Amino acid sequence: MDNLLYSVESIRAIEHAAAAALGEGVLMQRAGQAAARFALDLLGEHRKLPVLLVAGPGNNGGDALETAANLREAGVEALVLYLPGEAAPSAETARALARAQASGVRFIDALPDHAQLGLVVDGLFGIGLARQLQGRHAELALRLDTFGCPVLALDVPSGLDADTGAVVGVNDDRVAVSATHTITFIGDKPGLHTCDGRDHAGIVRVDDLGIERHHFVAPDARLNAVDMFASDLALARRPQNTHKGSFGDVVIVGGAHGMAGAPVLAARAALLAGAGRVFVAALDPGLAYDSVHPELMFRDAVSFDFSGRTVVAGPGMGDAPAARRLLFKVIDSDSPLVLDADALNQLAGDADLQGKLAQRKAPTVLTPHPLEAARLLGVTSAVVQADRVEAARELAGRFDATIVLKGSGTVIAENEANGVAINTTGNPGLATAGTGDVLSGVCGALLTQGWSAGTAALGAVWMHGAAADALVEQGIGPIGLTAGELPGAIRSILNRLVREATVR
Ligand SMILES: NC(=O)C1=CN([C@@H]2O[C@H](COP(=O)(O)OP(=O)(O)OC[C@H]3O[C@@H](n4cnc5c(N)ncnc54)[C@H](O)[C@@H]3O)[C@@H](O)[C@H]2O)[C@@H](O)CC1
Ligand SMILES: [K+]
Repeated sequence: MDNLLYSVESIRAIEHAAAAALGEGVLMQRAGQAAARFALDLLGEHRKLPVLLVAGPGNNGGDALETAANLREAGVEALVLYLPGEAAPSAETARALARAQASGVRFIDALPDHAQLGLVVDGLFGIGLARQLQGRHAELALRLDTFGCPVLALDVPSGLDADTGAVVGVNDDRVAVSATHTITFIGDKPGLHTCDGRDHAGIVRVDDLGIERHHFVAPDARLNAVDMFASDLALARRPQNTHKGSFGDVVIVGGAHGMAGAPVLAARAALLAGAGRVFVAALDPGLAYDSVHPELMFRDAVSFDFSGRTVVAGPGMGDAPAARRLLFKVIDSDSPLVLDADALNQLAGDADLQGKLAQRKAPTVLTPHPLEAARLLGVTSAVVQADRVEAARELAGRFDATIVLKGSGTVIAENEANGVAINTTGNPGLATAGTGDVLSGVCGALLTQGWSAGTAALGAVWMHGAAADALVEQGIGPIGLTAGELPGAIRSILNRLVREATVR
């Protein structure tokens, strides 16, 4: 599988094992070769334009020096801005420096003004980043993307935490390189795909530096991919001899007075994602009919019988005592359950509800955005965003549930062996009202069709993002994409994936 993610600690362990077998310096040489190959691809027809490489004090700088020498030997003009540290460089970086000097690379003292460049290569810092970028490093990091050409980051965009995807630092002037492309070495890293990672890393290419598999340790997380829910897709093929009762019921619990839109969006999404029957159990008895989808059935929430049905609680639910009583009832039931929005806020402030939730045996998925996750953990959303993977893991453990921590690079965490996945689909078009309601509805629909909590979360998140990507392809967004446009696109994607799925 090529979707494995490794923490810095794991990468160091693999490097250590491989370096012992291969000898010092071999991995850096291979990194320099792989980066130069990628650089030449990115240059394309512009090989006559100079490439600017910024090399920092550590081995990430050594990679840049190796890359520069390789580019020079391939006939490309290489300008190197080398910023050694106070300590002597490692032996392999010293060798890379000597090689670059011998190869005819041009060393410069400052960024060129108004230069026309073919490519900029960021080799300031990699996984050894220890603190916030400051002074000259910060200045450089901010200027690397101002030359009107692609920016290739080596291993990790400098300033970004490879584990968390947060730009390192505590104050508002935290800085990291914004790359168009990143070539990352040995294995892929969680921080390139979540939080600030997607904005700073651009397109990620992984090069394993030819390290043999037996040197690898177990991955720390995975990128969400169709493979991860393919077994349920294959089972979702519909036999001829079926009826609406074969595909389960979803009931959306919410819709307090003045908040009709949220449950309706969730219900439409559940319907189009294949639930056999969809109910809206509304707190506001005035909610009676959806003219776009008259298939939806509206019921009074208080008298509704939830047994044998999958429940999605929270959209437009409000915080009235009646909502709390309903929440207690559904958490205490045997129904597969998705908790979203107001249900999560109620849960955050209520130890009894939390206790009941942790005791549930039926499949349970919580879909918080960072602020909801923060309330559940009793921290600020800045703390959640500083380590999204850890926050999702912590919630999964605390509530013994599957967690979907929304945001750029949605994190899906399970409290079992399957661990953590980071989603790769989706775009800023999803940052608009109602998209969370749609996600919870899709998740409910997959649960009621027999998917496990983990695969329902992985599948719903992947398809939800892929639907937004497909809509953007068609010119519908990211600006102005509406949540109501997602369910139709999700339906197309689900049907395509089911058609393509092979029974294993
Ligand atoms: N780990 C591996 O397996 C391999 C690593 N390679 C490269 O080596 C990199 C790791 O090398 P290093 O461990 O030397 O780490 P880095 O090159 O990322 O940087 C560490 C150096 O920067 C200094 N430093 C850290 N943060 C700073 C800051 N904010 N301001 C100023 N100075 C700061 C440290 O004191 C240290 O001197 C990887 O990212 C990769 O690019 C490759 O050569 C191939 C193999
Ligand atoms: K870098």
